[in-house]
Amino acid sequence: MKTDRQEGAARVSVLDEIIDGVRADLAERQARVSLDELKERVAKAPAAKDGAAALRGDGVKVICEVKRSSPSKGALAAIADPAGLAADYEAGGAAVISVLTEQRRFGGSLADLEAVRARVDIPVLRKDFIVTSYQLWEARAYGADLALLIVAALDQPALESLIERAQSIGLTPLVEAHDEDEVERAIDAGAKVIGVNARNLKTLKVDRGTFERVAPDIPRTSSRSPSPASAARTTSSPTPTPAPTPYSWASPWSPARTPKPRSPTWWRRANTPPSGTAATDPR
Ligand SMILES: O=C(O)c1ccccc1NCC(=O)[C@H](O)[C@H](O)COP(=O)(O)O
Repeated sequence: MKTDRQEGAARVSVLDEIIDGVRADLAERQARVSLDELKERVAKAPAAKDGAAALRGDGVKVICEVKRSSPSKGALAAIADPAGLAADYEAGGAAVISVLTEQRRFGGSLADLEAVRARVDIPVLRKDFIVTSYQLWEARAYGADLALLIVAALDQPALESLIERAQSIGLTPLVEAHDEDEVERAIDAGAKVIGVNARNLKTLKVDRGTFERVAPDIPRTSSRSPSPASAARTTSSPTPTPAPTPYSWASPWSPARTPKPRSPTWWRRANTPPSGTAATDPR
C-alpha cells in the first residue's frame, strides 16, 4: 500500500525532506561511533547546566543562535568562529546559546557544538531534528545542556519517549510547537519548556501572531518562548546585542483568553512544577 509520501511529491513537506537527510547523516555517524562510546563520553562529561532555570525569572531571556544558513533564508553568515560568536552573545546578555548541528541545510556540526560548549558558561542548546535517542546522547556527549524536540517531527509516543530520555540523561528538552494542538501534544508528553515557532516548518510560512495566539494555552509552570531565531538572529556583527522580543518569556496567564476545557489529568500534568532532571540512565 502506498504511503502519503509515496503518492506525490506535493505531500512531502520541507520538514520531511530535512528529516530524510538527517536520518542519512545519522546512519553514517552511527556506523562510525557506537552508542556505548557516546555513553562513555557522557559519563566523563561535566554535569549538564540547568537549561530551564536559565530561562525562568523576570524579564526577557534571549536564546542566541549560531546558524549559518536555513532553508527559508539561504546563507546567513559564514561564522568561521562559532565559539567566538557564542562568547559575544554571552557577553551581550544571552541566557542560552542555540547551536544548529544539522549539516545539509543549516551548515552546522557537532564540532560547532563542542567548540561553543568549551567557550561559554551559560547553557547550550543542540538545535537539530532529533528523531532518535542516539542524537540525545550525542547532544550530551558534545556538551549540550538542552536539546530541541520538534513536535511536528515526531509522533506522540516518540515525543514522550525522547522527552523522558532527554531528562534521564540530564538534558532539558525544549519542545517546539507551532499551534494550539502541538502545544497540547507537548504538554501531554510532559514538556516543561515549550518554544513557540512562528514558522510552520512544513510550509516555511511565518505567522507573527502565532505566539500571542498559542501562549495562553501554555501553563504558567512551563517556560514559554518564541522560537530561538525569533528572539535573536544569527549575525555576523562582532558584538551582537540580543534583539528584543515582543513577548516576555514568562508572561502571566492571559485573563482575556479562556483556555480550552481540559481533563483533570491534563491540569495535573500541566501544573506539576519542573522536578529537576535525573543524572543517570536507567538502562
Ligand atoms: O529556518 C528555516 O528555514 C527552517 C526550515 C525548516 C525547518 C527548520 C527551520 N529553522 C529552524 C531554525 O533554526 C530557526 O531558527 C527557527 O525555526 C526560526 O527561524 P526564523 O523563522 O527564521 O526566525
